[in-house]
Amino acid sequence: MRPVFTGAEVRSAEQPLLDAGLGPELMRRAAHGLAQHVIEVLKGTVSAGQLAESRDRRGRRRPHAARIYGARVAAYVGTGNNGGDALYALATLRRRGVHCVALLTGERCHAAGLAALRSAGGRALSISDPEAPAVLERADVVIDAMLGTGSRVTDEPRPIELIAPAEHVHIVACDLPSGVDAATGRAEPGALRADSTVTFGAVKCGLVMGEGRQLAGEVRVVDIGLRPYLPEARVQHVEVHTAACSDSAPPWNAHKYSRGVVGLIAGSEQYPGAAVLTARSAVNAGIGMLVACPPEGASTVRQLLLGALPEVVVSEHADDGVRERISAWVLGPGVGEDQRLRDAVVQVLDSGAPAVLDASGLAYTGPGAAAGPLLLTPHAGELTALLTRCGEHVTAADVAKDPLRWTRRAAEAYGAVVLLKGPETVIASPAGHCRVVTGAPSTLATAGSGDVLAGLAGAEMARDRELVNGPGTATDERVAGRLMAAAVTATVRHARAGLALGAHGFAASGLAAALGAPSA
Ligand SMILES: NC(=O)C1=CN([C@@H]2O[C@H](COP(=O)(O)OP(=O)(O)OC[C@H]3O[C@@H](n4cnc5c(N)ncnc54)[C@H](O)[C@@H]3O)[C@@H](O)[C@H]2O)[C@@H](O)CC1
Ligand SMILES: Nc1ncnc2c1ncn2[C@@H]1O[C@H](COP(=O)(O)OP(=O)(O)O)[C@@H](O)[C@H]1O
Repeated sequence: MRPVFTGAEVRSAEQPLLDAGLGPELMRRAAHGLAQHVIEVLKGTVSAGQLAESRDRRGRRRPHAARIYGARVAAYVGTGNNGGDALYALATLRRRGVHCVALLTGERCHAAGLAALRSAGGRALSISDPEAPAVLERADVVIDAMLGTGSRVTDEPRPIELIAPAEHVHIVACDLPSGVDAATGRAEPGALRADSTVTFGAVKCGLVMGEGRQLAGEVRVVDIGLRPYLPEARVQHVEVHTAACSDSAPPWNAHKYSRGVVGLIAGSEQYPGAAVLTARSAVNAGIGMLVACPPEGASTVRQLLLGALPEVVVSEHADDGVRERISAWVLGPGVGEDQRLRDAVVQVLDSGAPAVLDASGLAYTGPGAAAGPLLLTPHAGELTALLTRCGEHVTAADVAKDPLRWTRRAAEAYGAVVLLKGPETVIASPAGHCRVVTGAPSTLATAGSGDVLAGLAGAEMARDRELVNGPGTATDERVAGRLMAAAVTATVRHARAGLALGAHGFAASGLAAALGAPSA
């Protein structure tokens, strides 16, 4: 997990250093890191401009230094400190023999930075100078330093009107791509897509969320000495490809009840398939037993389940002894509006047993403290319904603009950990601690894939003995931490199973089946 911060948190961390007169020193460190990164890009670039020719005319390989000396770097330089960072970086690059041109996007710019660039032999032009397009055309690397962490993206668009460099040019964003909101990842129209972003002090939320993540490319953090001044991170970033996911075998003395028993209330006459998807996923996730609890006489769901998964135990009566074995519940996928299912879901929720509440079942809970450890797993549409019930009138589009804010709000209102599904998965506790999981494939966006996630999450919760045996709700930080860990693991396993199935796409039943494969 990697801590991420809002732009405001990073600016507050900088404040004591600025007050102590260390502003120029911070800028020097940032500029040094930026220049170093550009040098690495120039050394490694094979496709850009003159760098494509990495051998001399006699066919001898050019030493790396030759690729830096004579290379061309341009920068869009805005009026603030972000532009100042780039001006100092250009000055450093100029001293290494790089042709450097600053393209000034405003009426003014960081005066000392400009003086440093000029005294190193670099040039500055207005972005509207007739020569600017040719400068961009010839550049090997372009630095985007028009706007930094100060940008707040609102519903009133303020387009970024920059001349785009040629296709082959490597774009390096300075701190974050111009026009990206550092807190939410929303971007102004016209924001440039960077190949890499050199960010200063800490990773900003806007680099791992929404359009910001798409525009940032590879993110490199430069340490400028802010760590002692940063608050405790409230948001942790988890990348699916690199996440640590323990895959240990059950202990030697395991038995089916000690490995976790998942109780399931899912599927209805309207949506019977949801029960099978959720059950298959939980069973394949590696639990001791799955106990499905359809209402008495719900023959379609019962037959479909047993036909697909003979290992499932069906319990039709609340007083069946086997229900006492249930460690965690998955409630809601495909329950639709069946009154008996609704009653059954509400009964489990009121009992305070650990539970995942998903899909149609989300309609059966209201704001207020949950009775036990509860994980809610809405998509954006379902989250808006949850929020409406606690007096927040937002649309799915509003949620997409600031998913951290709205997921936190729901977690606080329902006293539960909330997992918001979508291109990034945002998981929040009632106290406002968050995990953002990125790197899931968009092939997961297929009907029933959420049911598979719910089954996985229930399995992870059922396996966690502390969660199952310990008292408390998500308003207790310890319980919230365990729920969030189960939610993260389920999300990562879900995404990895999707990745293993390839880019073409798959059915949710294939995804649930893949969880049982040796590699999953
Ligand atoms: N095989 C099955 O039997 C399946 C049954 N399912 C059941 O079908 C019910 C209906 O599911 P739906 O999700 O289609 O509809 P919903 O009625 O749950 O969706 C509510 C609203 O949210 C919007 N919405 C859906 N996904 C969104 C997203 N990712 N971002 C923003 N808005 C979004 C929809 O357009 C709709 O306006 C679920 O409650 C579930 O119980 C689904 O889980 C899919 C598989
Ligand atoms: N664009 C996307 N990129 C990555 N994952 C996605 C994307 N869209 C949806 N997902 C994931 O796919 C799953 C869809 O779940 P859900 O919306 O509940 O669908 P359903 O109700 O049909 O099962 C979630 O795990 C969600 O995070």
